[in-house]
Amino acid sequence: MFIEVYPTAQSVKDLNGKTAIVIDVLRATSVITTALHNGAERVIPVPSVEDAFRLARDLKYNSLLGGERGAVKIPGFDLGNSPLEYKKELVAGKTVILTTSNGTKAIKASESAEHILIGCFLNASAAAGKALQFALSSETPGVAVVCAGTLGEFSLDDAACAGLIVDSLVRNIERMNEIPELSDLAFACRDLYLEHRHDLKAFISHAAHFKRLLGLGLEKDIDYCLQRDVINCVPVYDKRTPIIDVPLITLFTNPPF
Ligand SMILES: O=C(O)[C@H](CS(=O)(=O)O)OP(=O)(O)O
Repeated sequence: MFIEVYPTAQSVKDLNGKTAIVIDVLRATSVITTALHNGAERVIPVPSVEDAFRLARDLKYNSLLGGERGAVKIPGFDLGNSPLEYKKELVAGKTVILTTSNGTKAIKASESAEHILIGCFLNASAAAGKALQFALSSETPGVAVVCAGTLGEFSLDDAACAGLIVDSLVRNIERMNEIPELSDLAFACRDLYLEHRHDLKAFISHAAHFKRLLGLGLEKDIDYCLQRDVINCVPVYDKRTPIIDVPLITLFTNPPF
């Protein structure tokens, strides 16, 4: 089983037939995972603010607009890009239309994969387990871990999370007496994570994205997003929804453990 890591949304190649896990720890995939865990019906990632407003107008669902530009809530939107805002009482039963600077672009960039899962520290092991199930039943049994990065640049937070997910994949594959094959970057991310797993926040504090969020007074968001394996559910991006003509993310309801 071949496991590879892409460092940014912009670096993603043809993922044809593979299973992808898209990561944007700070903060889009942490938001998506939290919103669905807290009962949102679906999350629809869209590229632009205009698309978000148009969709909210056209949809028959009870929807909320969420997202950011420059890490700040968009004027006229209901919610920003803080996972802490996506509380049960606000999101349960709702459709969240989400547009962010990096995460929603990384999801779009991964559309050539057969299966697209949403991962972050919060659900890392569940995402790895589910990805392996999908990959094993696919004709092309590879897993591509797609880091969103930050504004086209490599980001330490995503790389560390990719490392945790790669480590979880490797352990699962070895348990099946199979030999995992890692790309150079998958190997490096795993090594990076294992080296820094006991001081994750100190390590990630070197990331430009961490510093920007800290400067905006968002340390609580960072602390929340760095929690490991506290959510046992896996959002799945569905390109072929029969309900509306836009791809959407729902919860995979059969977690692997
Ligand atoms: O809100 C965030 O954390 C970022 C915005 S930015 O990169 O700091 O401008 O968006 P995301 O798409 O969640 O990485």
